[in-house]
Amino acid sequence: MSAPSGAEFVVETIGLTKSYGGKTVLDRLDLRLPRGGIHAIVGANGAGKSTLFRILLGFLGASGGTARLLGRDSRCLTADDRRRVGFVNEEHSLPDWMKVGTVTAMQRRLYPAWNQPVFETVIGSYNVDPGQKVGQLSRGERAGFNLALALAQGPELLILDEPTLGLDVVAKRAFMESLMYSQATEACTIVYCSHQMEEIERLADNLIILERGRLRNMSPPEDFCARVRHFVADVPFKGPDPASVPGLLQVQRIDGLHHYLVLDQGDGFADFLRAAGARNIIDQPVGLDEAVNAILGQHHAAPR
Ligand SMILES: Nc1ncnc2c1ncn2[C@@H]1O[C@H](COP(=O)(O)OP(=O)(O)OP(=O)(O)O)[C@@H](O)[C@H]1O
Repeated sequence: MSAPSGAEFVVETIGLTKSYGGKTVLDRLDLRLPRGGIHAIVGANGAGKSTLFRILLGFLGASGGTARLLGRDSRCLTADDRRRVGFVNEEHSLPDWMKVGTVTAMQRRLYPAWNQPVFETVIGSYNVDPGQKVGQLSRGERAGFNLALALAQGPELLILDEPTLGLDVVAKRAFMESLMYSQATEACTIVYCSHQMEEIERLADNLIILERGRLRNMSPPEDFCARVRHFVADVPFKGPDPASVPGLLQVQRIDGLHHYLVLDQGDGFADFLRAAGARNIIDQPVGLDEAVNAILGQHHAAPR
């Protein structure tokens, strides 16, 4: 049975659920990622991002619902299906005892669509010698080598689970530039999860926010930013009861001024503040980092 090559969605989950004992990690998740572009998945620690990837790749069984990768049920992926998907995780798992050149030659034999110029371009950004053992590479070099291998396989879909974790600024930039290069030259859809908002702001076409295993947002990052607004106002006393504030994500008092981060509120929100006695109301622009932190912080567990 051959895999549906023209599947409209590279990732499709319907009612996907995963529980460990009494803990629900993915909660009836419906997610459809169309072919093409860079899709970034963000969520607090433990939101279920890696679990989702493991189920999609067929490494882990679900408790309920369905998961499809490139149109194929994740439980039935064949070796051919797997060859169409590249996977890079934070550990950059590679055989430490082998030489870089030997691993490369092995992969080249394994993947019929191997693209040597792509491999050379990506690995060219890193100071990696083919005679070196993989175990001798620095964290950044290992990440670059892993990405070069994954991209040279010519995958239709590349899944990256926090690929730049622990890399310094220079290595992160080199990694991201290689990703952008691959996007410009290859028909490859990228799905990656990261906590690095500046990366997402630069790269992602689509922002997926997972919260406690459920989909909280799916839109271009700039559309999500436009949904969150930050009002600063001089409000008498403690201000209105937070429970009465429409769309409230976060309220803070800084230097005597109230800062309100609110979701899906129009200019009527300033009228609400005015009615509560607020003066000098300023509507500040919101960056992606602030917007995502506000939404993830809303239900985040806090110390008792
Ligand atoms: N084998 C397991 N047994 C029990 N609980 C598990 C197991 N694997 C994962 N979990 C739990 O599932 C939840 C989701 O984990 P997951 O690794 O998918 O989160 P994540 O969103 O990738 O987090 P992070 O951003 O910290 O990497 C966590 O609360 C974790 O403790």
